[in-house]
Amino acid sequence: MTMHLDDLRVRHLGECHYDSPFSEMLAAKRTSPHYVAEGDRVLLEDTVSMLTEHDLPPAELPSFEAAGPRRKIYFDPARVTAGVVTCGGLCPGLNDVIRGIVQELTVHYGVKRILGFRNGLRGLTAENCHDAEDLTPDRVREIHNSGGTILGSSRGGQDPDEMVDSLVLRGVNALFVIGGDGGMRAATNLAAAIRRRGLEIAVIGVPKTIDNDLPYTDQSFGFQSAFAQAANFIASVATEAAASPDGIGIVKLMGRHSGFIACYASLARNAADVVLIPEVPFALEGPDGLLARVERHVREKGFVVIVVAEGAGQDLLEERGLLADATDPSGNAKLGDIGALLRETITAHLTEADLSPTVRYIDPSYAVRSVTANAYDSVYCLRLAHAAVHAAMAGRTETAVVRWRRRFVHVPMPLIISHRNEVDPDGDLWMSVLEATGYLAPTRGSHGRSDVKTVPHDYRGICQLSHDRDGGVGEPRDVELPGAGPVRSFR
Ligand SMILES: Nc1ncnc2c1ncn2[C@@H]1O[C@H](COP(=O)(O)OP(=O)(O)OP(=O)(O)O)[C@@H](O)[C@H]1O
Ligand SMILES: O=P(O)(O)OC[C@H]1O[C@](O)(CO)[C@@H](O)[C@@H]1O
Ligand SMILES: [Mg+2]
Repeated sequence: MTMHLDDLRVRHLGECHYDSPFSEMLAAKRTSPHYVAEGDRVLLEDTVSMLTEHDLPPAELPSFEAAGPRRKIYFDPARVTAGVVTCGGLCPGLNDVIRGIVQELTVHYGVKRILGFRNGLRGLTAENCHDAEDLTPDRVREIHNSGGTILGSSRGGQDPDEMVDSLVLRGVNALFVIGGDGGMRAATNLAAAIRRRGLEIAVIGVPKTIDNDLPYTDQSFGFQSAFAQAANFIASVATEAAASPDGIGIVKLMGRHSGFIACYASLARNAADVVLIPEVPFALEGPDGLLARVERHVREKGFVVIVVAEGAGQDLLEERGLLADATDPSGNAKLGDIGALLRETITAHLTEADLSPTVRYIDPSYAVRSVTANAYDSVYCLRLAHAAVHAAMAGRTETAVVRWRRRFVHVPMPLIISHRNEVDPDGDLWMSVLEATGYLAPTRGSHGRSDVKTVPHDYRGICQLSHDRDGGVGEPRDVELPGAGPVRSFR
């Protein structure tokens, strides 16, 4: 779908008449590779061909409003009561965002009252809105040193008008919603209800999810911390599998219907032989099926490491009547256990082939998302928090603050929930995964390039360090790459 400049404009509550505490500092600021001046915009696309296709003058190209402090603001800080809420699954960095919002509002804008609504948007119902806690710099000083969210989170739907009534009752005129696609959907509905009622309440979204399944952002915060943690589990399983006769290492990773955690965690540790993601269907049976590939691997190398995203292979589960038609309280489909299906079918297949599989299976599940933010995400969360506060104080609403092509920008909330961000089977990330594993994810000819020569893991070689049984690095040996000259590889 071609985006136009008007599709990317965010809503303003009105003119900004109050002097910003930043106006003096901003006076001399100009756009540079490291700063986008007020009024300038950040291009949606970043290649010559994509920009040329629009055949438009630069000022009319689709672009985002830059985030950041303004010279003039919409709200009188002395009359702002802010609200903060965290929704959906836990994610590293939630407390960092809360802390950043409270500090920025208090220290730089002098806002005196910030309410933390408890347990997700449930905290905004008439029944619960009085349970909100006062958020102060003292209260949040250390919270970034622990995972989760001090406010609690939840799933399940709430009535937008009831939540708006709560905001009015509590006097909130700037609400920060930290959530995933569900939370952004709720924030969009909230902003629409506020607009219908002609109220001056800014609703700013800080997109959050370990799944990285939100579009129009480089990455959702918490994703890097989550996949870094997931990579540790891949390393453990790889060590176990390599040390076991006919070792089968399987790690099932979160990510719902997107395979980003599986891809990045696999690339980070570079120990996976096969990566299975929801976006690339695969077959179990047949000469090109997963079972045949696993058997070949075990026979050639002695073990195999498989990383499977929890949303992969749901079609296989459905075919076997193993997929319950169930949803969680927010309406998210309940996933079938692809890890269990792999464990069972691989064990049966290898036993049938007169091998003696030793299965090492880890499903780290919540251990991947309950960690504290790593240094990267801590910084990212703090800067998103600053951008969120600047946006609200400047009277933006129905707006998400994101990093886009390394710049912080404002995205209209309806865009953030317009579709799911998925791994593109024809994109460079999946290509990197195929290159790193040396195998194509066994496909049914839908995605992936089954005609491309698959380079068996052991021979993908050039300076490839592969751990042999005792976990050491074996002697270098020359190996013949099919269709290429001898290259040095390590066994
Ligand atoms: N379709 C929807 N319409 C309106 N509100 C929704 C919708 N889906 C979810 N919400 C609201 O957003 C909250 C969080 O949604 P959900 O449980 O799907 O998690 P999320 O925000 O997507 O985060 P994550 O994906 O990281 O778990 C829900 O508790 C509910 O209040
Ligand atoms: O928190 P719940 O309801 O167990 O849901 C788990 C889901 O939440 C997420 O962690 C975030 O959406 C998904 O990766 C995972 O499938
Ligand atoms: Mg979600």
